[in-house]
Amino acid sequence: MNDDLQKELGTVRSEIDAIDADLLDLLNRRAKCAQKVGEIKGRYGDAGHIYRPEREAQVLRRIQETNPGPLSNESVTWFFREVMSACLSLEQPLGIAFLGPLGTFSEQAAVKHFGHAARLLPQSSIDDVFRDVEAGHADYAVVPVENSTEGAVGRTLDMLLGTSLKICGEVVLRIHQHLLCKETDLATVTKVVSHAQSLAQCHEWLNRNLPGVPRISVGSNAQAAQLAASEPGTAAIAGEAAADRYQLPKLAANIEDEPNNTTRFLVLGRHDAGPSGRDKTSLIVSTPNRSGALADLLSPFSDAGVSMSRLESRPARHALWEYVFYVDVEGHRDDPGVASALRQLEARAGYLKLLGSYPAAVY
Ligand SMILES: O=C(O)C(=O)C[C@]1(C(=O)O)C=C[C@@H](O)C=C1
Repeated sequence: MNDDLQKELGTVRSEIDAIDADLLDLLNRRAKCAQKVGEIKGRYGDAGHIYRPEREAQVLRRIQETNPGPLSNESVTWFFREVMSACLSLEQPLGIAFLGPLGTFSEQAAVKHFGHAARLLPQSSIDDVFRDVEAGHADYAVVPVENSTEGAVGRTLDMLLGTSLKICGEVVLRIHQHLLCKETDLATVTKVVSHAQSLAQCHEWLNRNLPGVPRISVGSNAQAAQLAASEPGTAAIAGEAAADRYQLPKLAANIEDEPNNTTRFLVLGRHDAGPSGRDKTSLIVSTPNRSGALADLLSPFSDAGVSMSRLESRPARHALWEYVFYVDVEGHRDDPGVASALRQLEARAGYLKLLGSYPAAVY
């Protein structure tokens, strides 16, 4: 019986070993192609454009469309993201600035988009994330721009107004909150620490499962995880990145009250992206404050059949009760409909800033 088991396992494991050898060979062949691409870009003076968000989006979308299973699309996407990340790092290692410390959801978003071969450069504020890329210390920035329950991230919108950076990508991250703790029993948890937003997002779960246990807000989820790693009885609410970073077991997983809680992040660089076939264009406009002005201003988009996916207003800082509008439309600025709407908008708007065209997020 044991011999039969060993024999059957042995046969399949030999097959796995042979496949692994093929995979290794194929992966290295792919890596050599990426090196060749890097060399070609360098020869044509395109070395500043090593990272190609539109090409990466196309590769990942094709993988998802042709995936026969049984591996899930999530698994194969993750795998190919890491393969491209490793290949890209042979062409040019990328430094990615994001809102730190390590272990935050921003880190998770940066890794989801750029893979593990990218160099992570945590910053202490959203302003510093922008500055790090503007000054050339980092290649790209990842900043949160909106959350499905909390709304817009005002500081990111304000920084977009003054920056020379372009949006070249977006990352959409499902926010799963976990109770991280060295204790193995909820009954021994004496306090819960987290960022105020995360405590709020798990309010009902805490009422049900840890009634009466003090909740203490700290600067970030990552800081909370650090505390939980060092203080017996302290549990942190934080995400996967913090659990990994501080090697904390999950005493309870996915404890967020709103299961669809999602944050959208922008990827910013010194150039935007070429068309990928499924793109977005973001811009900021302002118009004189009179009734119907905004509808008139934006009508070129509907006239050209271009869908608007987001409209956000924000006070213009220079004048009381004046607003600027953050608009996302579907399509690339080079698409004929978008291009013609932008030309008309430019003629009508008091102020227009094109933030960039970029591939819609690949989930
Ligand atoms: O096709 C390219 O331009 C490449 O550099 C290759 C590759 C890849 O590994 O597929 C790597 C990095 C780019 O961001 C896009 C794709």
